[in-house]
Amino acid sequence: MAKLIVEKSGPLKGKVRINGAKNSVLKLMAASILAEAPCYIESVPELLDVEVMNTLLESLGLTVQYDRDEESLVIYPAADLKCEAPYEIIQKMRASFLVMGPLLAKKGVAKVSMPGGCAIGARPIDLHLKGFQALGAEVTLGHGYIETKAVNGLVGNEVYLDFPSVGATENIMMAATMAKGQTMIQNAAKEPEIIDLANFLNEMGASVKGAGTDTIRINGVEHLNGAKHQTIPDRIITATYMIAAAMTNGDVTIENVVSSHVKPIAAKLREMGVTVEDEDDVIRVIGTDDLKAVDITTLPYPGFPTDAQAQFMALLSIAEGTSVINETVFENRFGHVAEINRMGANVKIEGHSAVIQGVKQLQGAQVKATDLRAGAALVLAGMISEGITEIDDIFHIDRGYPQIEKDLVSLGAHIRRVEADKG
Ligand SMILES: CC(=O)N[C@H]1[C@@H](OP(=O)(O)OP(=O)(O)OC[C@H]2O[C@@H](n3ccc(=O)[nH]c3=O)[C@H](O)[C@@H]2O)O[C@H](CO)[C@@H](O)[C@@H]1O
Ligand SMILES: C=C(OP(=O)(O)O)C(=O)O
Repeated sequence: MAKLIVEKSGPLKGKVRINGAKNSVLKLMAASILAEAPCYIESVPELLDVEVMNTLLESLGLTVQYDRDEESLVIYPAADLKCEAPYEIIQKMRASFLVMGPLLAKKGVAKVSMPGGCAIGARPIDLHLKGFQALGAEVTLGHGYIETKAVNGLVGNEVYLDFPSVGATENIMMAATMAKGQTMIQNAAKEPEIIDLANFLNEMGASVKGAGTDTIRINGVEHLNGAKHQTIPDRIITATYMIAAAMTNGDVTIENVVSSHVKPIAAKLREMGVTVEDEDDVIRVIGTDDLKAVDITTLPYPGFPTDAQAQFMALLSIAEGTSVINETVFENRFGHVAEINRMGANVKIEGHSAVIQGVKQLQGAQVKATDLRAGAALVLAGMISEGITEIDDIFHIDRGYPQIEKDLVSLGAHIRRVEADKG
């Protein structure tokens, strides 16, 4: 098993370019199931999760060609689309449950393994299922699988989400593209990835209106064509590198971003005393040696993203004063606290909040990535720690960062990847 070895690094300096968003591309890939002709997806990062989705689509009968150099995918429709997604693949990645909506729309029946809980929470799928039922699907659960059936096809309806779930909004939106009549999703999630998916569906011939607001209207169409689409830049990697620049008192220009997608990060960094200069697709972050404590509450978009909470905690661990982070999106997303405390941070968990008392200096230690963003937070913490930080279980990081060490090393960080037994 590989590890990352991180040594204290000076201020990060230079330019870095952001790749396509994992949380968008996985849904674009799932949506390709709906198409009757090939789909071309550009800006596809080389990630473990993309590999898992490739395997899943191929297991359903689609053909996937991935050009790593061009970072592009061509997905050909299945001659004989299968409607069962097995446990072996679904358990590797929660986003694979997003094939349920497209399969149900296309085949009128789908059987998908129930995704389990994970390190950040139980993550139920009740809202997805309520949406499918509202569209007329029968839902049955048995032997760890969920089966949905709409023998006479789905019929548009109003769907109110109790919580603006990203995955439920996407799954229901995809299911509704070929339902009879209009579907209205109320209290829909407003994340940029929802807009990206809606744009892709519309390029395929769907009629999706209102994505990015809390009411999405989908008018069902007979069939969907292929399309060509460029994935939006990854706002969480953008956020991670903004925090890295601030943490090392650096001066980093981040290219190929959508600066409006990272407004809460920019706002909180400014509140801490960091300079953030943003244009449409470029952000420059200039650090300070006088970081002030701030409070944060994670919320659905456009609130502060839960996916940047761990990384921001690493930054707050060296700010002057006491900060509080309220995690309201996931009930158990503080796996990184024990690890960062091993590095000398002073963080206490009180229910759904973490209280961070800033310290002057972190120290390198042997730590574990407990999930994807927890792993990224440890990389950032390692860069400002005295001595050496060894991070295990970095497969979590590889799920979502195609080249974290390459990017950070290009900015001056001291990070290397080693096989565990080679030290
Ligand atoms: C692949 C992907 O895009 N992952 C993102 C997506 O996850 P994901 O789509 O799983 O996140 P959701 O927005 O659905 O989940 C948010 C909250 O709603 C709850 N919930 C969700 C669905 C449901 O049927 N019932 C229910 O109770 C979840 O347990 C969680 O507490 O959005 C999250 C919130 O921005 C991000 O952290 C993830 O990185
Ligand atoms: C939680 C995340 O991803 P997933 O929903 O795939 O677990 C994430 O990207 O931070």
